[in-house]
Amino acid sequence: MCELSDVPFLKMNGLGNQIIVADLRGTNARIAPEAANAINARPETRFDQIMAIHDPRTPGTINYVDIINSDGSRAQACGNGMRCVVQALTAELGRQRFTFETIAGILFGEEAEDGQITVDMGTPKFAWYEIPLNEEFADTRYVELQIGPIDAPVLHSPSVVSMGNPHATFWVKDDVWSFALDRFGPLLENHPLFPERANISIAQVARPNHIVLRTWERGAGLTQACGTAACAALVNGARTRRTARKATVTVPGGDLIVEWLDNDHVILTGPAEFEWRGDLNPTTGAWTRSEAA
Ligand SMILES: N[C@@H](CCC[C@H](N)C(=O)O)C(=O)O
Repeated sequence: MCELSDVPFLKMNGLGNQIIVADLRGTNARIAPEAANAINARPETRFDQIMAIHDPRTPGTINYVDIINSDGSRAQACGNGMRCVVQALTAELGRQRFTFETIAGILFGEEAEDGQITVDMGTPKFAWYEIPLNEEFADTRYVELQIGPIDAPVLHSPSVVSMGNPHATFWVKDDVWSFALDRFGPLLENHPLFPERANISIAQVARPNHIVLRTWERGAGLTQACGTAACAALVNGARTRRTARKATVTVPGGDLIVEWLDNDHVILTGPAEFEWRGDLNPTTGAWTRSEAA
């Protein structure tokens, strides 16, 4: 049975966003939530997302990519993880441009000669029911949501957007590190306003072309980098007239470049890094380390 065979995986990272790329091509296996939890319980394989590469489902795409958070839930999009997948396939296949499919749809990725990887993350969605929110808002540039004392909120009025997955960007003037995101993150992620939970970011606009960002990821917690959150911050920044349509987004793990093109597509550029290789059982989460990648 395919489900019981071990499959190769690569431990990688995208600016410190901990990614496992699992090769499920040629099998009918799927990463079970319990397997994801078992893999994540071991310090050596602690991850933010597993990017499971499957055989293609749609002509014209190279692979279907299933995205699994460390709590076992599925995500529609993962910018840093897609860069890792592009790098893994470039190394394996010797080509640099790929068209993928995820639950959210078709997307493109490309590795440049300098090793930087660009992913077209598709188009942002702003309607309240597309994000989705549990309450109707005509304008999602600022929604009523706050944390802290009612008359002196610590964080309030986020801009919300779907980048395939739900994001809330809280704008702050102070240093993003002065906020207890580890405390507020879980409360906001699970706030009743978000029926599918949400990724929660704190953003400081240093200059119109420079955003400083920290993110509490849905299903993964505090991360060193979140690509879709960087895209959400740029798009929300541009539509609230805080930023230009292209900016460097500095996250704890380093710098990402995000551009919102006139054709409405959002382009994310940054690095990806191999760490080591192993084999894992997608049903049980048991794994062994093989050679360094
Ligand atoms: N690390 C990601 C986002 C992964 C998915 C997210 N946690 C969700 O559940 O929506 C990125 O780089 O975009």
